[in-house]
Amino acid sequence: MSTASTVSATPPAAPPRAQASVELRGVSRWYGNVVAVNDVTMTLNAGVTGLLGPNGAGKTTLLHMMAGFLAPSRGEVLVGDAPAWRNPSVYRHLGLVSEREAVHSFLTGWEFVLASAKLHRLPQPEAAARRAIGLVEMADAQHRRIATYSKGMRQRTRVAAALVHDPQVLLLDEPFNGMDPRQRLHMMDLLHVMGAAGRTILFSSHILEEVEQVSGTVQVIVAGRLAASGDYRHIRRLMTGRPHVFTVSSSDDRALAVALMGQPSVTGVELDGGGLTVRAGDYGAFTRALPMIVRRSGIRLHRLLPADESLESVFSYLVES
Ligand SMILES: Nc1ncnc2c1ncn2[C@@H]1O[C@H](COP(=O)(O)OP(=O)(O)OP(=O)(O)O)[C@@H](O)[C@H]1O
Repeated sequence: MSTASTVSATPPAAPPRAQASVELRGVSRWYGNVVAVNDVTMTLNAGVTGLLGPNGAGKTTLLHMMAGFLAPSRGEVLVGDAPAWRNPSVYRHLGLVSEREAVHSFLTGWEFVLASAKLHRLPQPEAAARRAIGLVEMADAQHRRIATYSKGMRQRTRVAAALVHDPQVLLLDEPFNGMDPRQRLHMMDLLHVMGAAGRTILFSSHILEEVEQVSGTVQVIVAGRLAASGDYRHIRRLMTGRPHVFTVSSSDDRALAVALMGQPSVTGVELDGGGLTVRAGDYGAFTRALPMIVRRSGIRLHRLLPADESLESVFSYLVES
C-alpha cells in the first residue's frame, strides 16, 4: 500500500524510541461517587488494539488517563516506562484523537495540521505537517477549508494533527463514529498501516464488527472493568457462544412452539400471553430455520425480535460468565 511505503521511507525525525508500550497497573478513576474505571490492568504493545465497550463503560476516561489528561484515582499509567500523569515528555511520544469533533472549520486542513506542528514546537513544522497530511492521504484537499470536508476527511485531518510529531502511540476515541462505509474502510486501512509500521494504536468503539475488522487484540471494558481481553476470535466466541433469545408472535403461537421445539438449533420455548420466547443456541441456524417452518406450516409470523441483541446484554453476559 502506498501509505505503508510513506511510513517506512520517512526518515525518523528523532532518534528511535525504544518504548512504545502503554501499561495500566490496577488503575481506577472515580468522579465523586461514580466509579468510571475500576481496577484495570492491561498492557498495549505495537500494533492495533481495539477498546470495546458500551456507552458509559469508561473508554474515554481510560484514554484520557493514558494521554495524561486525567489523573488516575488509584494505580499507575505508564507510557514507555514513564508515568503519563504530570509528565509533559509523554506528549512527545503520544497523540490523542478525541471523540468530539472540535476543529476550526474556517481553517484549511493544512493550516490546522500546521498549527498542531507549531504547538508541538517542532523544528520543521511545515515538513512535519506535510508528512502527516501525506500519511492520511489528504494532500489533494489540504488547501480547502475544513468546512467543506466530509466527516471522514475531517477525521483524517484530526488524525494528521495528532500524528504531526510522529508519536509512537496513537489513541483514538470512537474514530469511526458517523462515518459512511467507504470512509470507515479508509480509516481502517490507515490504522492497519500505522500498526504495521510499529506504532501502538488503541481505538475505542462500541461495535464489535468494527473492532474485529481492524485489530488483532481486543480489550473489552464493561462498567469500568476489564471484562475480557485477547484475540478478537476469542472475544467473538465468548459473545456468540451465548444463547440467543427472541420474542416471536404469530397467527398460531402454540403450533409454532411445537414446530420450533423439534429444531436442533432451539434450546427452549416458552409460551405466554403475548407470544413466544425462544432460546436458540445457534443464531444462524435458527434464523434460517424459522422462515422454512412458517412457510411449511402455513403460520403467519407477526413479529420476530431479538430480545437480547443490545450490546449491553452481550456485555453483561460476558461480565457474568
Ligand atoms: N467529568 C465527569 N464527571 C462525572 N462523571 C463522569 C465524568 N466523565 C465521565 N463520567 C462518568 O463515568 C462513566 C464512564 O464515562 P466515559 O465517558 O469514560 O465512558 P465511555 O465508555 O467513553 O462512554 P461514551 O462512549 O458514552 O463516551 C460514565 O458513567 C460517565 O457518566
